[in-house]
Amino acid sequence: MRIGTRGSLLALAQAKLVQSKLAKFHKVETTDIHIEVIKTSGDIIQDRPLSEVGGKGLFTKEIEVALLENRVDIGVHSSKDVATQLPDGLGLYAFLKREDVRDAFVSLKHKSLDDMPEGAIFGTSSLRRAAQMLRHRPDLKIVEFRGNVQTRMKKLEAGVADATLLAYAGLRRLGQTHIAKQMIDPNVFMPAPAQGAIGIECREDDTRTRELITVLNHAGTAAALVAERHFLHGLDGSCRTPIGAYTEIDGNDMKVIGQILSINGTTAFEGEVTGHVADCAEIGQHLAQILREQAGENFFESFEVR
Ligand SMILES: NCc1[nH]cc(CCC(=O)O)c1CC(=O)O
Repeated sequence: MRIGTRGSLLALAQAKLVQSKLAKFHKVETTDIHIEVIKTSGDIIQDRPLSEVGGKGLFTKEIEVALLENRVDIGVHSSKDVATQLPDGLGLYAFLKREDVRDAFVSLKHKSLDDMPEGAIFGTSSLRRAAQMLRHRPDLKIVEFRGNVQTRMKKLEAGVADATLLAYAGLRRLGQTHIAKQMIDPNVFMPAPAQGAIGIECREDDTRTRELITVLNHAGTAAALVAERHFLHGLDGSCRTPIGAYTEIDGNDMKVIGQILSINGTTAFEGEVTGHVADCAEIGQHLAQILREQAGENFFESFEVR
């Protein structure tokens, strides 16, 4: 089997995790499962803010092309980077058990979000994190902060910003949780839809591979991811809308909460839908519809790139 992945440390850690789990379950050598590093547009375009580059699947497209051209058999992704609409012939057929979904506050100077002095500089390339932060702390100054975890840490050291938010899941997989100063409440700062879960994509007609990866699928995570991806799909036309979601699962019951914000954080709409995990897709769609009605179409039009 050939795994397609990006070459970042985080992506490689995720691919290796999948490689070792597959080897263990199917009792083969890890060396029988090959890791193919694929450069994506997101890796190549480094000099522009992500929100400006736009486009869906910036970190996944080239891996999907490799899947369709039969150069790899599975693509291992951070699910939150995967577009809601997949190319024909591909599907996400397994989700590993989700990590902690929360964002972590990372700073060399301050212990917590509320510890930052007035006018402090907050670095992020995420429209969601910027909007949430401004909603909570309108006094902060936001600066663009791209790059992988190591790059962002260097930027903090260089004083480009006083603090940033990073997905705890990513820190965990990189063995860097010690840099997290504070865990952020997911009910207030809702994580990105699909944050914290590794997703495995493969060809729809490749039944053998689909069977081989099924053993890695975690049912609760899959239900949460389906709900959150339907929620996102129901809202986002442009990738420029700050959107957060947070799912709690208790047995067969699930609760999904969602949030959309204006870029500057002054306006926010929130909603919640509960139901049976078997209805995860409908729950996500319903939540999107609730927020669409609350916010009104003008709200969404304001994010369109002109
Ligand atoms: N595009 C960045 C990205 N994509 C997935 C993760 C973290 C891992 C995850 O959510 O599974 C990150 C880094 C971050 O947001 O801090």
